Amino acid sequence: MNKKTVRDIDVKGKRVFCRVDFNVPMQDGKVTDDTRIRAALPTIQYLMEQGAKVILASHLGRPKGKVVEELRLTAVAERLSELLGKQVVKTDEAYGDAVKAAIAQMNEGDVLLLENVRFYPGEEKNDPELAKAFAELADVYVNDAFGAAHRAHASTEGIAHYLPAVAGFLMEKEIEVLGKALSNPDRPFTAIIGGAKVKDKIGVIENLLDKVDNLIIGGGLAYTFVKALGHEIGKSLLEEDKIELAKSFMEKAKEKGVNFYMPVDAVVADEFSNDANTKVVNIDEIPNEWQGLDIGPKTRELYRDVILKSKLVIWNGPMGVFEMDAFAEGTKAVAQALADAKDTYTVIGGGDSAAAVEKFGLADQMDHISTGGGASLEFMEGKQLPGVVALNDKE
Ligand SMILES: Nc1ncnc2c1ncn2[C@@H]1O[C@H](COP(=O)(O)OP(=O)(O)O)[C@@H](O)[C@H]1O
Ligand SMILES: O=C(OP(=O)(O)O)[C@H](O)COP(=O)(O)O
Repeated sequence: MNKKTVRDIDVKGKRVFCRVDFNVPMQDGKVTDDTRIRAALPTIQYLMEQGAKVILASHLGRPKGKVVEELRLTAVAERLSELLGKQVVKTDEAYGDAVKAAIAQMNEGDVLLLENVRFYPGEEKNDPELAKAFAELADVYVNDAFGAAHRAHASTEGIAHYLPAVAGFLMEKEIEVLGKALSNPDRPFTAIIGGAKVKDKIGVIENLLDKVDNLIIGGGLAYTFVKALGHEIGKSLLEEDKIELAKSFMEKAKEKGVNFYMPVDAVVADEFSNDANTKVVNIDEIPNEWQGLDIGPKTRELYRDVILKSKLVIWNGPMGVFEMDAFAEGTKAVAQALADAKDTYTVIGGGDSAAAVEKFGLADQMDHISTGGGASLEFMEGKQLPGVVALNDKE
């Protein structure tokens, strides 16, 4: 990465504004998954050890510029205090005099968490006035919020124009792993793309077709491809206006010598429910009133073989409606194949695929699980992430 990191600057005694992505799932006022908090610990602990005054900022949810009581970061501060073994001070605002007063009380190695930055309308508008108000709190800016790096907001992008700005360790690792995959991959390089909509994955499929040896398609979006091949798909998900695009992807794959893998069979159901009647059919035999909700057993075997023969695999999007046990087998099989592929570097592109490997208890067997769903998708589309672009270049 050609951006400066926390290693390149001296932070001793300095006030460091560190943007993290603590946008974690919550239920009944408690953090239900602290993965993103734990992922930021190396940077936070490093800053503490170096004698910085660590001022953390994050968003939580989408409060749309207003205070939403359930989206305060109080429970996050509590969880962080437990993980650090040190009391984290939490302010009720994210800038202003009261916050400045709290920062003035900090000693070297102390940690403070600001209130949800999205309580202010200027955050998502990337208002320079708000960015300046954040910058006034600190001497240095560190961005470790990979999950929000695709957002050009006041605390992820704007502030970087007013302070020395460097990346944290999580940001560095995410960019290096995903960057290496796209620029200098070990081969065979396989991408697995699933999920619900073709529309959401167009950019990523387009970009990956120039880079991969194998492209595996699964999930709801596969049915638009099946339809493009001329098969009937019953009530399966279909994006009619993307059929031509799906055809063009298959043609482009052929031209480029990319192996394009599609489901050869499917688990179909007579309704969208875990209790539906189900059966396994060949992909060209989906009955009229039925819908494909998972890849079938022959497809699972096929995809497993491709995964085991790969040196690098990137996975984004489930193979079926994995939230329902009746349609989780395909996603589970892919996760298991990735876990079994010991000589393969496995990268999980955040979002639902990350949730799936967690659910199946296979997370610790993956090489890298991205903390960003949308961010890793945009990165894989070849887009520049504003939160990274704004950081200082290495000299
Ligand atoms: N065959 C299918 N039919 C309908 N929905 C599906 C199917 N396969 C997967 N899905 C749904 O796709 C959703 C995930 O899609 P998406 O948001 O595109 O993935 P990601 O978050 O990994 O990018 C999941 O909620 C899953 O239930
Ligand atoms: O959870 C996030 O997105 P993700 O689920 O796509 O990884 C990030 O914190 C960004 O949040 P946002 O999509 O509300 O800007």
